[in-house]
Amino acid sequence: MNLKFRKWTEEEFLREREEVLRQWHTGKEINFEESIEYLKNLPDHKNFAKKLIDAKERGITLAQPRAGVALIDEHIELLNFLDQKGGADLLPSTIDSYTRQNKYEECERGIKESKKAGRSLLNGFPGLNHGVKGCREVVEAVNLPLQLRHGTPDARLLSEIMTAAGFTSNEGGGISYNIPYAKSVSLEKTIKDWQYVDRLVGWYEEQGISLNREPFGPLTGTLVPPSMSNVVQILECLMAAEQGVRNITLGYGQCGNLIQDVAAVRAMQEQAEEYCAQMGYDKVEITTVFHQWMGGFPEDEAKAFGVISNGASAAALAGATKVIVKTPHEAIGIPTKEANAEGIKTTKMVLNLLEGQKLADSDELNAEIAQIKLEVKCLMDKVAELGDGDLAVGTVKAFEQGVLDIPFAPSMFNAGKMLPARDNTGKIRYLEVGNLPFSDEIKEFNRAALQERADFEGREIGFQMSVDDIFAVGKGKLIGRPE
Ligand SMILES: CC[C@H]1O[C@@H](n2cnc3c(N)ncnc32)[C@H](O)[C@@H]1O
Repeated sequence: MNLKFRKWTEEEFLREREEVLRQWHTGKEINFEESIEYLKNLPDHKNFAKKLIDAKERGITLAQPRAGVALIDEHIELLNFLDQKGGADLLPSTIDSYTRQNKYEECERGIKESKKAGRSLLNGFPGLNHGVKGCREVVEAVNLPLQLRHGTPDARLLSEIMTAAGFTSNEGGGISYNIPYAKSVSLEKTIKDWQYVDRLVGWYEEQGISLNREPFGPLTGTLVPPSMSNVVQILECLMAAEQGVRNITLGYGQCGNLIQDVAAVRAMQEQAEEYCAQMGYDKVEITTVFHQWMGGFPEDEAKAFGVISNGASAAALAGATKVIVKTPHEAIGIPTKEANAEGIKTTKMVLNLLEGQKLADSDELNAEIAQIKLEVKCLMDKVAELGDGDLAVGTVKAFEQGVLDIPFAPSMFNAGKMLPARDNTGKIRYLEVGNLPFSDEIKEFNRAALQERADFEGREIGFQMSVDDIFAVGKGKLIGRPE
């Protein structure tokens, strides 16, 4: 394995860059002196990193939608609608699925057909094909900071182009954009490709430009135990910090029990800061992002607004810096701009009503924070051991051995032996630990919690609990009680 955790030298980075910029013709548009000048002159109110730090200092939660359509003018119209009619604080450009698989020919065709059809025939914004020039039109035409959001294992050229155009934040990571998003892409290659993306941010930071990076928190968005998603966030945080990233937003996908969700966000922020301090990354600013419910949504729009409001309140009470907003069209597909704006308005209403309020400390909250941190430490220690201190090598080996294991992930490099289910309060617990290196104490804690549910429901602990939990929210419940 030629993967190493350490920071790439500028020479290594610039050598790989020559190959990356040749992957598609729009790579030729990149002019580093021009992009450095442009990014340096971007007004503060359009810099994602700065707006997040300001929100953290003010103790408020910002609202950000997902959004992306094929053509530039329509995309600009959509984003400005979400700003002006929805009240978004931060703007995305959700990238289409062809780009995420590096299928740029198909993007080209999708753009042409969208022009002919007069509507978007892609499920997102094909920023790489639009190039620096096209993406720059978006940056110039909107009045909020912009972030590219996608699911791309190899995002090297996409990140180069959209960062040069003025997108000051980029979502993704070597684990979080492989295991939940790809079936047979080598984890080692994706981690390396995301070291490149992080080193690009480090390179811009060295030119005095502050850019934000955001590992993808929810992963498969299906019953992911908080300690498993937190350990992935912390590993990607440390991999980014090693490459010179200074402004990092760690993510968490809402699981549904309020105490556990708040505990997960608090534990993630605190433990990531502890690991950064231990490893000497003292210039890294950490913020958090809470993703509203990522599982199945009710089709009924009134019920969908209930789910959206519940997610907004959990984000506020957790003290997350940012919340990613869902829409009442979630169960159907790509939302109209009106539905997208309604999701933001609902969210902002709840955030405003809860401004200044945080979930109070309690024995239950502190116990959950401690439990999550204990499980994360157990996993981190094993990753470090497997890599002989190299966390990148350790991560690859940990997935090979099922030491890290994401539930319901498509990747063939994920063991898929661990099985989660909700306990009787709806908190997600480990039903099967598979090859996770948990202590007997941790295993017993999780088993006992699930036994309480089994006793309450009059059934054995088992796989049916997981299945029932997966469909529960779509049916209007959190816990999948036996019917
Ligand atoms: C990570 C998955 C989430 O991204 C959402 N999503 C994917 N593409 C778009 C899109 N083009 N516009 C708005 N939302 C989108 C999808 O509805 C789901 O909630």
